[in-house]
Amino acid sequence: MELRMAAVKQLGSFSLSVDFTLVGERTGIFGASGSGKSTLVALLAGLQQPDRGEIVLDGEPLFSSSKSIDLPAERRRVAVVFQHPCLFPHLSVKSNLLYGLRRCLPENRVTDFGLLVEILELKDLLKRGVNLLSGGERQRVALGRALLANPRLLLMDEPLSALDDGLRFQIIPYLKAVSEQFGIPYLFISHSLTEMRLMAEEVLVLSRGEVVERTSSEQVARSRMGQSKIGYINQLNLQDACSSGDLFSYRWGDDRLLISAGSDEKQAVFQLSSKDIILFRKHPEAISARNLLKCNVAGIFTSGNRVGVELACGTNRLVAELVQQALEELQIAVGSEVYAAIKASAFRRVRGDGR
Ligand SMILES: Nc1ncnc2c1ncn2[C@@H]1O[C@H](COP(=O)(O)OP(=O)(O)OP(=O)(O)O)[C@@H](O)[C@H]1O
Repeated sequence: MELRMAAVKQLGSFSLSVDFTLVGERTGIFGASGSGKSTLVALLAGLQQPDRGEIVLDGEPLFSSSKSIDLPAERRRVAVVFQHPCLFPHLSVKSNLLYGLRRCLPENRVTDFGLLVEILELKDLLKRGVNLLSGGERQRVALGRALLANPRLLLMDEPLSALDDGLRFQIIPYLKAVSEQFGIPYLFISHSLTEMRLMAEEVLVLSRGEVVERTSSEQVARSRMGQSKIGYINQLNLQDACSSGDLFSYRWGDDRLLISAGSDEKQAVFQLSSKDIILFRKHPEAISARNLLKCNVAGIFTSGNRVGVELACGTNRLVAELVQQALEELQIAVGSEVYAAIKASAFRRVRGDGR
């Protein structure tokens, strides 16, 4: 996919002015509320017109003020999944899905309905009215309908914001799986850094209507660590759960971690804040934290008045957060050996079954 967008749009006192080319299959548009994300989506999808500029997708101009081109939304083959899925309330799941297929010219109907239904796990819901679905199920139907129209580009505008945390992490694997399976590139638009890190590697950062940074989602997370109340969030995929007294023990690479919020599911994804990792230069004698990992310092970065210490624990990586004074006192440098202590209660389970 190659998307070129150079466009200007004035809305009252707000002005959007962007100029970028994207070639990646999964790109994030990250920005605070009011930065212009939805306006950008509307211009790309043909729901609003730029005042001037060019939008070219895979060599085809969707909009060009100089050539007086403005392809109508239905001919752009740019699908949008919004925060609140706009489904037909009186129709069943199947009819809502088939609506997507009907919007597609017969020669473009390449998305396999059965496979899509299988990947989105909608088979048992096909006959149900959409009003009887949960928020996550509705969003899966909206996604399926968008994909059945066989778009060249899928725009996901805060598709997870209306969902609670549990559902949000359940939906993310579906979003990625369908894009991969059907080879449909997407732009993932969100103000949530956690979502962004899970959905896109390359990110355009939008601020006051302009792209102010083009970087990786990982870099955005690191650079914002110092200003964030919750710190840098480490995401851990853990396996082979087994109970260990009141706790659960999981395999994490060559190590095992003891976690209080575990369950019987064999695999799970947990989050751990950089603020919840305490570093020692020497093996501590007796500590209450249930996890003590021997690590090497693989990197050090600063963010505001905080220092991020990237720890290599075998093949795994963790980011711990310190104040500068602690870094100096402990004489931590790249290559140092350190011990990381983590309480069993510091892990937050976000998803079971390892999907
Ligand atoms: N029709 C309009 N007239 C005037 N101002 C508008 C209009 N539409 C949007 N705006 C303003 O443009 C700015 C960008 O809006 P936009 O919805 O694109 O932001 P956003 O980044 O998507 O925000 P959010 O994450 O809150 O949805 C906002 O300040 C908004 O108030």
